Amino acid sequence: MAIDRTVLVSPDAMGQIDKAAADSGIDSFGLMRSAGAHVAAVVLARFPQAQRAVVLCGPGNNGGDGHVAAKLLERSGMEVQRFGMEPKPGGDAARARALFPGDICPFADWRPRAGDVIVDALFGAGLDRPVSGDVEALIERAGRAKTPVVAVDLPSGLSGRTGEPTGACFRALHTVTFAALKPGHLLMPGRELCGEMHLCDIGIPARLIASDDTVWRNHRGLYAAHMPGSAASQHKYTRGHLVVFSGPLISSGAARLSAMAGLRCGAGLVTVAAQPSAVMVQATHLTAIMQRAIRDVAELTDWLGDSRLSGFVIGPGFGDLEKARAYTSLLAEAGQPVVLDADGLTAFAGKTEELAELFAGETRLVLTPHEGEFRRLFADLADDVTLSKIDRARAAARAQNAVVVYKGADSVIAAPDGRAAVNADAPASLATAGSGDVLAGIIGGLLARGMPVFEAACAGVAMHGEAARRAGRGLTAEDLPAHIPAL
Ligand SMILES: NC(=O)C1=CN([C@@H]2O[C@H](COP(=O)(O)OP(=O)(O)OC[C@H]3O[C@@H](n4cnc5c(N)ncnc54)[C@H](OP(=O)(O)O)[C@@H]3O)[C@@H](O)[C@H]2O)[C@@H](O)CC1
Ligand SMILES: Nc1ncnc2c1ncn2[C@@H]1O[C@H](COP(=O)(O)OP(=O)(O)O)[C@@H](O)[C@H]1O
Ligand SMILES: [K+]
Repeated sequence: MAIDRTVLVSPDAMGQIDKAAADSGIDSFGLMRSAGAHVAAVVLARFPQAQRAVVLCGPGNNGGDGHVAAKLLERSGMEVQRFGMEPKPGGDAARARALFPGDICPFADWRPRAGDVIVDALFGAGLDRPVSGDVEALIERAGRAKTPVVAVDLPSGLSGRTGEPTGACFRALHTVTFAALKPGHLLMPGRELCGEMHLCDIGIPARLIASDDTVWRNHRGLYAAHMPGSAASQHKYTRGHLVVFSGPLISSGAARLSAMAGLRCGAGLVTVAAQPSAVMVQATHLTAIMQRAIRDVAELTDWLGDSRLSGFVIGPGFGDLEKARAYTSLLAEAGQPVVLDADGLTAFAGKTEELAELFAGETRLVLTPHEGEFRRLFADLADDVTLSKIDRARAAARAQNAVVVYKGADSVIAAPDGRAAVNADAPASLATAGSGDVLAGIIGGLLARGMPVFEAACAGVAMHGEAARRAGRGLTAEDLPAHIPAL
């Protein structure tokens, strides 16, 4: 069976999986041999011109993989030199070392040469503190000499759990990992420090690669079965009615971006609910999108009596924070899904408990904070350096009874029940003003069509990235809605 490229397994859970594999009779030394062979194969395939393999061996099983790779590289005719330390006695690493006797030199002895390639087998899953001074000096030397690095499992110094370096850290061109990706391979800055990823099957059965704590890479399997279809019998009202709230004249464009995106996602109707000052400017811009002037809470209350309104986006360019809070409480009472973005999020800074109370019960709120907005709402979580971005998103989702889309190059989508996905393939061209408004509209459109909340958020983030890929380089947020893929 093919290896599952969509699960992310924490280093701790991977340790338990290793143990379960051993308990089921699988030879752990065989796994190490296979791991080392994959590493050697990547070195040979990707650096055919290399003159010397500089294999850095640590004290644990990561080092053991290095000894296996070193032996195979030497057998292939390459010059090999090992630096580092002797393995801890008695384990698989010591056995691998014994099969390839010879010197292991101190780190300080490495003199970079043209044609060197480093195999970094110092620390992998077992890294639990900053690397020592001699390793830090070696990392610096390798960086200065621009020596290419192939990392075993993880670049040494990188936490596989958080994607954050614990101190100095290698920057690899290739990272060879085994059985399953770890969160640190996708979370930033880990994703960049890993370079090209090679996920290799070393013979751990697929049924063992799961844990209570499974996190996913965002992928179709998470949401495809819940995508709204298009049956011939549908009419526009059965395809949902999305409402996007517009701010004042000066910032009315943000709502249009969300509304266009919602319409492209197939919402049957989209209405911009505009403050009176923005009505004229919206009217000159909107065609397929409808408009309704909403002056205040009384007018909104009146309109919300229409049970066909099936989803709401509030926040992009909205401006008035007090009004945003008042409107959001009415939307909460209406019982339909709500996307809270931008000013809608800022409106609840210091008032997250109030927000959680509004949306108690069945989950129907999506929060889409970028880094700054997340910190504004959840300063304690943002400041806790022991937490990964996944941990933070999950904790916020639980506290707010909301699906949280914690945006960035490594957007994390988390649900109150603990489900979480990391989206790691959105193009960096999305870092442009207004692209977040488009995302809010996409998710709003999918919710208005009746998609469940976590699935809509995962699909929305994926479609946003796909739209950016299709729009190509130099995109502006205005380009994105036209490139949203058909459902
Ligand atoms: N997944 C799989 O199925 C398979 C996995 N395999 C491989 O096993 C690797 C995990 O091996 P591992 O558990 O022995 O940990 P590893 O990373 O070698 O660390 C070893 C020890 O180093 C120490 N130490 C930690 N941080 C330190 C620091 N900053 N500075 C100095 N020392 C530090 C610490 O020991 P301590 O000093 O605390 O006693 C720690 O216990 C995994 O990444 C993969 O390559 C394969 O063999 C095939 C099957
Ligand atoms: N480097 C990047 N790579 C991929 N996606 C990114 C990157 N930077 C930002 N994004 C995405 O672009 C969007 C930006 O949203 P946001 O910060 O709210 O922008 P704005 O407020 O201008 O609309 C988010 O969906 C975010 O995940
Ligand atoms: K390593």
